[in-house]
Amino acid sequence: MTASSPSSAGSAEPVAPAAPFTPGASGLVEPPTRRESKPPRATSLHLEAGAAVASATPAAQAGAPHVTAPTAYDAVLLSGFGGPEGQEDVMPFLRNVTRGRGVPDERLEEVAHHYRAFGGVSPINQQNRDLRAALAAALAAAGIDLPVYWGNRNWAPYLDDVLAEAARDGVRRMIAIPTSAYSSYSSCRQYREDWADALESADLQQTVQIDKVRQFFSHPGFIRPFIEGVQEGIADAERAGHARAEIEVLFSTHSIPSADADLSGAGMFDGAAGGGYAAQHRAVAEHVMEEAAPGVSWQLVYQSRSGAPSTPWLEPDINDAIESLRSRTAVLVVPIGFVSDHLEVLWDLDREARETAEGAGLWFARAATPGVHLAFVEALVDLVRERAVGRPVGRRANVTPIGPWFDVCRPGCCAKAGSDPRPAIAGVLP
Ligand SMILES: CC1=C(CCC(=O)O)c2cc3nc(cc4[nH]c(cc5[nH]c(cc1n2)c(C)c5CCC(=O)O)c(CCC(=O)O)c4C)C(CCC(=O)O)=C3C
Ligand SMILES: [Fe+2]
Repeated sequence: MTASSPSSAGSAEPVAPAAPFTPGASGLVEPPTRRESKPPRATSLHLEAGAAVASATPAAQAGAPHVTAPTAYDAVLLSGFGGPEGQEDVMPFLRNVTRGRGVPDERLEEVAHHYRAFGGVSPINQQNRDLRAALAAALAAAGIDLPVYWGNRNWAPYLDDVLAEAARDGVRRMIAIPTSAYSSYSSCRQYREDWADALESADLQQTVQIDKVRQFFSHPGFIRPFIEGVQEGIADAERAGHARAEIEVLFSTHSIPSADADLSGAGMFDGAAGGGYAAQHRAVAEHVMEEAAPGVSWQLVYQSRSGAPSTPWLEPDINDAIESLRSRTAVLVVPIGFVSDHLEVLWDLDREARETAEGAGLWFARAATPGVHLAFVEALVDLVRERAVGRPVGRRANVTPIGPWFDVCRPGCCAKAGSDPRPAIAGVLP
């Protein structure tokens, strides 16, 4: 198994070999100037024994993630979480999300109530329709002639239906973009499994190849909107009379089971609390603070915990963190774990965390997620282009010491603790 054959991974393996890429076709040529990648710090990563590295650049020797060969894609597959679009959708949606994972009924009821309070409509589908339109326009503007299909993991339009439609349109090689930036079972591998499932249920395993873009937490265009959000939030707090020393910035992301977190990042962060998932978030938060508000106090916190109370999940919970703040008068919440202002942002942050802050007598603001910010949309274009042209690691956009992430997930990366691995696209099997 080599780094340049992503299609050799997983039992959902597509058989069609990638045709040699013709530079200039579909407008997929490198733009004239490229932002240089910050070289990964050699100490922050090590590769598993035997892991394949495609390139012999110094960055690769230092343990940088490997890259795949140029591939002539014929479509982009934008994939979201999915959400209900009416009261009658709420319970069927929640059952889809938790299928086979024993989430207690009381938890489903609790979450159903959040959706019902918004008329049973999650904003997430409209946000992804908007993102799809923005991405299609940005690809066209960049001279990249690829259609964008949109399919969800947990609600219509479902992935298998969308793949069937793409196949009818003649699509054979897709590059998938998850609406999820970091490494963990829920934010990476579960998408890869669901793409493999969808290929199987649409009976397209032998016809359509799906690769995925690297997890994009370290891409400057994903991080830019958060930098702007912190700059604006701090300025607002100061205008409201809070000194910098009185402001706490809370970077919030989805909590996950600690056992899953330990398996995120393919063993490259062994021993670090929260594994690769937490390390990637910390690296993003550090970069945001360096750029936007050096010296201001900050923490990484977690939201939206579910599961049995006896199972350890990543902590601290955002509400506990707010309640234990001392000598602060203002909190700025930055949802770095999410790409759009979906329900977990509107409910868990704008309602619950705000209420907790106000109860503690603190000024509160919440920064925006990337949404359809131009820098983010252009980052997605860049992620597609780097795969089409086969850009080497050292020239991939990245602003964290971790470096650009893998095109193909490392052996065992982002496994679900306590479960046998399911077939998944874009990974090397252990
Ligand atoms: C890491 C992560 C992300 C970020 C990456 C990504 O974006 O993918 C994320 C996003 C989202 N999670 C969402 C909704 C839900 N997540 C749930 C359940 C869970 N999430 C988990 C993790 C994550 N979740 C986990 C470990 C569980 C429990 C086990 C399980 O069941 O897998 C449940 C079930 C009820 C409950 O247990 O809370 C719901 C309804 C929505 C849609 C919001 C909307 O509708 O606007 C979005 C974007
Ligand atoms: Fe979730």
